Amino acid sequence: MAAPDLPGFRPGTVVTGASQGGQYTIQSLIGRGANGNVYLVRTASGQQAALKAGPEKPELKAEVEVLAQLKKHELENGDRRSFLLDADRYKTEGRSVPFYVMKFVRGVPIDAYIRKYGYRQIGTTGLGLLDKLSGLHQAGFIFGDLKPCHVLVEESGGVELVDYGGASPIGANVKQYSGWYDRKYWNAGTRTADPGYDLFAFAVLCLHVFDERSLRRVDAALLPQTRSTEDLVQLAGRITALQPFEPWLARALRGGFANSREAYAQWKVLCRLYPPQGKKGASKLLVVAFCGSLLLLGTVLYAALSL
Ligand SMILES: Nc1ncnc2c1ncn2[C@@H]1O[C@H](COP(=O)(O)OP(=O)(O)OP(=O)(O)O)[C@@H](O)[C@H]1O
Repeated sequence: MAAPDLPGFRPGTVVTGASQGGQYTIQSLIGRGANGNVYLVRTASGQQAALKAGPEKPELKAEVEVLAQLKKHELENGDRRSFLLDADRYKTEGRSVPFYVMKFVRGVPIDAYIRKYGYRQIGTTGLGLLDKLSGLHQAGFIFGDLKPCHVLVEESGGVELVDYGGASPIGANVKQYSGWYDRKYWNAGTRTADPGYDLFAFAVLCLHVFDERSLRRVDAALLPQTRSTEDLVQLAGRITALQPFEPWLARALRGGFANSREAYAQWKVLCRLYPPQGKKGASKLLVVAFCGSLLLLGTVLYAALSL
């Protein structure tokens, strides 16, 4: 949904922060979210970053607060690669437009990444995602609206969460959720923000990415009051490609993890049983096959010419 009454920044516009003086040159529009537009920008030091600017709304302010808390937590833990780079206001044409700047994630949604590189990538990308969720939980928030388009995976396999608009403080009500990913939709628990809410959504994300058709079928066969955790657990047991992670998924769906660190550690153990097929390995195989075909073609041509 496009943000209303938002001045569209044109490429070349220099957005200058009124209090901290950060300067960001707009390169292009990446996308429009409910709380603002996201632009690809170049910082004064020449780095690419993503800038989100929106109308004066408490939702955008809340997003910045979550990211600021996360950054504080990361700095306390010695991690200097924060997602949030700046937050300020831009004064233009008599208006003051709030914006924040974050790491630009050159990635694709997790479902597209897994389709491209193969189902075995779920091990490492899942671990990266659990690590991000765990960091957020330790900072006192849950992500809430977890779904594939909010999980971007870079070519290197690095995982980032984007759109913190649904993040809620632990103990509060979950403020933004989406159908299948919502624990309450399946009568599997409340909409009170606790780490288990995100872990449940992570498990559903796996089912969705690996077998959307069966998930749809399970959903269609049930009435709202008869939907249950066990329907999802049974589905997890039927998806062959997810078999190594089935005990983890069943536990997450049943709300059985004490916290996300424990969930991360368990996933890591199962990953060892399910090593990803190297992306490089696959391309090496293609090169060998290509060279082999060239050699064969050369031999056939040589044989034909010598006759
Ligand atoms: N840091 C980032 N790096 C790269 N792309 C990003 C980044 N943040 C957001 N995006 C992309 O910008 C677009 C808009 O994102 P945004 O988070 O504002 O909203 P949304 O998730 O699309 O929608 P809504 O806010 O309505 O749920 C999406 O396509 C998203 O993938």
